[in-house]
Amino acid sequence: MSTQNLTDGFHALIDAFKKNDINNIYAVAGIPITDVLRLAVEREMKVIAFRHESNAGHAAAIAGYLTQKPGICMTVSAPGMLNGMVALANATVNCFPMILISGSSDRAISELKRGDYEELDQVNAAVPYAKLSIRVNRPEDIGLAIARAYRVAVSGRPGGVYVDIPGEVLATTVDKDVAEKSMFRIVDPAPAQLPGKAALDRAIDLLASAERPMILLGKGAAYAQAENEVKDFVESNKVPFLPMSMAKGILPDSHEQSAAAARSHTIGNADVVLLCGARLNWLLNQGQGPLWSDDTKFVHIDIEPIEMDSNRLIHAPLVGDIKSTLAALTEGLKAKGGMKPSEEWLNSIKERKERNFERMAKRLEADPSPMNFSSALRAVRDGFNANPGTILVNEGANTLDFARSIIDMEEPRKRLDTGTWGIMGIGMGYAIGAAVETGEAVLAVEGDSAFGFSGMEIETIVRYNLPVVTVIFNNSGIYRGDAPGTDPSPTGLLPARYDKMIEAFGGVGYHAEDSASLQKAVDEALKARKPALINAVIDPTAGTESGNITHLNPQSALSKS
Ligand SMILES: Nc1ncnc2c1ncn2[C@@H]1O[C@H](COP(=O)(O)OP(=O)(O)O)[C@@H](O)[C@H]1O
Ligand SMILES: Cc1ncc(Cc2csc(CCOP(=O)(O)OP(=O)(O)O)c2C)c(N)n1
Ligand SMILES: [Mg+2]
Repeated sequence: MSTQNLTDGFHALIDAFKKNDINNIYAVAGIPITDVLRLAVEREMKVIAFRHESNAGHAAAIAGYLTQKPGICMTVSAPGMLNGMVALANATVNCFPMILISGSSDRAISELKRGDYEELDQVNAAVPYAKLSIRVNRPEDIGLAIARAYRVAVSGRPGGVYVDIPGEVLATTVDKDVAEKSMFRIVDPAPAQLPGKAALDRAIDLLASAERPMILLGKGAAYAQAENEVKDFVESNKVPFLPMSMAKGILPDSHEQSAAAARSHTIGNADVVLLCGARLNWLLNQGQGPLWSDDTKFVHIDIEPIEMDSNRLIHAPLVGDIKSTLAALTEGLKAKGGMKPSEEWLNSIKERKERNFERMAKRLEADPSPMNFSSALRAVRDGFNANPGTILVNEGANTLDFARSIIDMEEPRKRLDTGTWGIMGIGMGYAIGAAVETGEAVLAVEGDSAFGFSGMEIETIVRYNLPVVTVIFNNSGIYRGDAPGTDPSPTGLLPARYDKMIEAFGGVGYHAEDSASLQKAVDEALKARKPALINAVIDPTAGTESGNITHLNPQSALSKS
């Protein structure tokens, strides 16, 4: 047969991406996907080649969160695929749409367990962590597989999908017309989903009756790009709002109706809470006392039906997409004259906010040497605020907890952090994914231990000349540093000069031992829009074990006796 009218799996995969406007691939090259990546570059796709598959996967996951299109991570077989699985699982847990595509070994050999190169049952390995795990066995099925993976990743509760492509499928030829017929552009993969009228009326009645209401915004509302609907709901009903970490900025933290600075009071005393793209999981004490009151009634908007009653009775469940459902709630409430939070309730929040603002201001006045978390973060905050539009990536323990309350966000989807799992290692992957997908400058505020999980990607950042500035909060340890002259403890780290690391790759390194030089370095580096790394020296004694979640450490009863 002449090859004129033939194509193959390599080309069919690129065609399938292009058919559905997928233009970026985050990957680590190797057998059997290297030539797919080369072909993708030839066909003018953007391929970002990483040093470790976990980081490529995190970049793909955050690309999905930021764009509502599934991010694509490609890896080699077996160990490469397993490295990518951390990110696939984290994407599914965080409800970020991504597709992990891994090459795999020869089916004829591996199905008989005859010991092929990188032999592994990858499809089954992915099942527990993905919404869907499928294998392609013929090049003419690649179009269907990618279309199906796309829809599953973004429809309903977004998450991770695994697609397995054996090397021989990539190499197999197929008639061009047959392959072309197998390609299609999917229609409306994440359709609007409205709750029924009875559910809406029930929720509207409950919200309209509330004297001490609050809306709790989760990263689902940020992912849904529902900032306009949130603004209309919050402002037309004068209701206080509380943003979870990655929901910060859906409405500006400076908004007068933000209750963030009075979190415990607002949660503990609200009579009706509207959960909007947020789960009552460990981050919210599973909705239990003493933080929450047993008397609180819940309205819950979520696209996932079985999320309702996960931890508390939901008095008015609203199963639907946030944008459509919030708009319908606002319209219905306007028709009833809107919500009527009591002046007493609003004043009680205002008073606590003012008191806590004063406390925070006092904490931020101090300027010790060496820097502590608060003084360093005040400097970073001021450098960050001088560069509007910058995306903030944040991980660590103390570095995460202090930054969440000190660095305010004014725009949605600009704070990307450890999320639902509290996972370390998302830093450089998220920073790269955010810079590639948005073109914005990125400031990654990293604990020195957290940075270590993905730090080799500094070379990737320099290689692609990305506008990523990494600030390492160097307290020489996980949570804190070791006492001078002692042997290394399980949580100790060297007081290393990480700034020399980026210089080794050709990037710009800064070493900051005081807050003034730290603020100057952050501002200068962000304005330069070049890869930079700032080594910020933090007092090794300043940290708290596990930051705000010390209580999650198991305590032996013996140790108490
Ligand atoms: N478009 C959407 N409409 C409705 N719910 C959504 C949408 N996208 C995601 N979700 C839901 O948002 C929730 C996000 O919860 P979570 O990740 O716990 O947020 P947070 O950690 O900020 O509280 C998930 O339960 C998910 O099903
Ligand atoms: C994949 C994974 N492995 C380990 C851990 C456990 C952990 C939680 S926080 C943290 C690092 C804290 O040290 P860091 O220096 O980053 O921050 P700071 O408090 O400012 O000193 C670890 C190792 C998690 N969450 N995920
Ligand atoms: Mg540290």
